Amino acid sequence: NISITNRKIEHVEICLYENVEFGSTLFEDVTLIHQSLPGFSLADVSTTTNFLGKKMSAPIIITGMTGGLPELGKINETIAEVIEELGLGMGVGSQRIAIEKKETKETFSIVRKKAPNSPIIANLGAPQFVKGYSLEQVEEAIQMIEADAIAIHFNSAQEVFQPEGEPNYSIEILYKLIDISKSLKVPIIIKESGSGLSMEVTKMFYENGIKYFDTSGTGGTSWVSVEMYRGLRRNNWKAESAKLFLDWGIPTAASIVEVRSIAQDGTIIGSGGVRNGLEVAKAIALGADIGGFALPALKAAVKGKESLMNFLKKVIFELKVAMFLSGNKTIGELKKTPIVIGKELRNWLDSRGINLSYYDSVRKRR
Ligand SMILES: CC(C)CCOP(=O)(O)OP(=O)(O)O
Ligand SMILES: [Mg+2]
Repeated sequence: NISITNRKIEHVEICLYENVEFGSTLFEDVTLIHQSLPGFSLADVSTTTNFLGKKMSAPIIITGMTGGLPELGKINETIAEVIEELGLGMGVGSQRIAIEKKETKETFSIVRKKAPNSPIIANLGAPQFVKGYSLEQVEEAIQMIEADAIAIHFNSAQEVFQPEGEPNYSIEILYKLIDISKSLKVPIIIKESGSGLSMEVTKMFYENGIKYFDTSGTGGTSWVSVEMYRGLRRNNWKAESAKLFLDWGIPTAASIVEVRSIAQDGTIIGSGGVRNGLEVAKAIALGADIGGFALPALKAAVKGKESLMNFLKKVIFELKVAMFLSGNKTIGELKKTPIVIGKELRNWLDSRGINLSYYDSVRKRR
């Protein structure tokens, strides 16, 4: 049998050294409108945002990726130092390993030590909630890093192809999470892992008081591909079938609209293939509150603090440029700015019965 420790290391290795990006975000079908006379200067653009009760310098977080071994804890430490310095936020990878192997806790708790003031998100997987996890484990994960929220990751496509995977996603998960959410002081964030959140799933949680979502749509890391590589290394027969599902899921831009059309007063992290500040601007204009990065931040973080700092400064600059050129001085204005939706994304929304002019009123009411 394959240890959880092995899986943690292989995940990072494969994400760094294999091609794990498949599918499209459909951000190419979202266009902001150029305004030649914005009425202010680039220097006047303000990207400040509030998130989880804390002020951030920009609506950007590094979403949960890793932890559980010393070298993975070092990645978390680097991310924490940089986001604290820049005034951003972050999540940690699944803390299941620290629940099962208490000696690995410090690879997660280092994050709050290095980022005392930043919004930080804990992380556990949905499959564990049909395997005995309850309020106790959720509180343990939150306390480990004094988290401001906990992301429960939904990764059904990945668990199917994971050699040691647990593709058990009974409705019990919904009832348990709703029940747990009523006892928590911090919010639960429903988070996908590369296949995107749909209207149907959003509705299940939003109508029961869970109002935070992290789309993690297609166009970024395909966790089916990550597990395919692990399966190929083991001559696992499922790996062949994984090839059919590499780009399975809801494109990130479509998922942002799907979630916002339901969670009209919710908080949405637009993630899944977000690679630059222009895409952060598009995600926010489209309906998200925050842009979430994972893979590019991992690749920068392993090169050291300076590399990650430079990446994020570039992203913030690009966000400011997109805001300046579209005449949006603040994030609040950006949320209401006019956009043009291209044909593939328009077709997706038409097929899903989302009326564009209705959606525009929803988007602008934020
Ligand atoms: C959430 C996913 C993108 C990465 C972690 O998947 P995983 O099945 O290894 O996570 P667990 O350690 O929680 O089982
Ligand atoms: Mg799992």
